[in-house]
Amino acid sequence: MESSTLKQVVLCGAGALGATYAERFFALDPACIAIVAGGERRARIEREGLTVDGRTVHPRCLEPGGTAEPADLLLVGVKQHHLAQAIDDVRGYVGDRTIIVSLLNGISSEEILGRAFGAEKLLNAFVVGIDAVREDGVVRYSSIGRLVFGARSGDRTDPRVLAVRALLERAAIPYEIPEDIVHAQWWKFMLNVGGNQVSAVLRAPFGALATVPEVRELTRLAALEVMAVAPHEGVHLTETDLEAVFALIARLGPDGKTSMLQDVEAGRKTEVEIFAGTVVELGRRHGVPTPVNAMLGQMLAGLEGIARARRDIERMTSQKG
Ligand SMILES: NC(=O)C1=CN([C@@H]2O[C@H](COP(=O)(O)OP(=O)(O)OC[C@H]3O[C@@H](n4cnc5c(N)ncnc54)[C@H](OP(=O)(O)O)[C@@H]3O)[C@@H](O)[C@H]2O)C=CC1
Ligand SMILES: CC(C)(CO)C(=O)C(=O)O
Repeated sequence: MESSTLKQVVLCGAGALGATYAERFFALDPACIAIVAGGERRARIEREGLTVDGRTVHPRCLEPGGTAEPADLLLVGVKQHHLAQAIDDVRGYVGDRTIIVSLLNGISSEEILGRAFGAEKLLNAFVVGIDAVREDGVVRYSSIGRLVFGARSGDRTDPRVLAVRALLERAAIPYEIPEDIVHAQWWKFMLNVGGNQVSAVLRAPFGALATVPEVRELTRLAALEVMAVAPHEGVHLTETDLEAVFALIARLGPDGKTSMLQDVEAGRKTEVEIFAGTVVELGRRHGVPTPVNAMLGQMLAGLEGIARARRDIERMTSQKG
């Protein structure tokens, strides 16, 4: 079957990752990208546009829950705890031929989106090697990394894979189509379970994750629990995969921070449920001990609780004053 030309990209979640890609699609053709956003979020995007590495673009916005010509490609770039809402918001932009690509970390978003829209619409994907930081709505990165994607079946000649590849080429978005996308996603999961969680708890930038022996060891111990549960889910991660995790971290800017560390520093909710939460749940299901992730999970939940308590106190103080 011939691959088709994808013309209309709809993005839900124009944050650090989403805005980075939206800017590239806009540079390809302003008409090819639209952002699903409502209320204050839409007003902000329409007023200020999206600024990525000093370039500001003003993509068209689409109303959440609206309907229009279905997207050729739907990109989902929200955090995990906003996924359910995003699914409701984009439903009217998904048609029979829409291809869906999730940029979310973790190993569950494709299944959730597949349940909502049909598994046949999904390509599995993740982003790696990007060190994007979003502050006051402005995104900066020193490395754009690459979008790793593929068909779950492993067929690299799947027409959907070829169509997305052609679009990414045109938009100058670096990509990789691995032999086994599921194995690759688990490798990324191991990177996030170790790197993101330990960085967030210890406030460690990439340089510290790569070089401080105690930080590396804690990262390794958390990642080894992913390696231990993986075979029970049909995935085989090796020591070589773990070495590749540290090799990737060492290539990122030493002062750069994982998305989870940025969330903790900003007092935002983290994605701990899809990292420690998933590892602990899989460990329980398969009888594999996961004490490191149980502890990291508690610590991250504690950090979220502290941030919530601080916001409550600030709110009460400002009401009194
Ligand atoms: N940042 C990074 O370097 C990397 C991130 N990832 C993963 O990518 C995913 C996205 O992360 P990241 O880009 O950092 O997250 P951000 O928090 O920067 O961006 C998420 C965006 O989604 C928007 N959003 C939330 N709900 C909706 C909705 N219903 N409709 C429209 N927009 C919505 C938010 O808007 P608002 O700001 O208004 O709330 C925000 O702009 C996560 O799973 C993360 O783990 C993966 C690799 C690297
Ligand atoms: C570790 C990193 C930066 C890899 O690109 C990532 O996935 C994240 O910060 O969430």
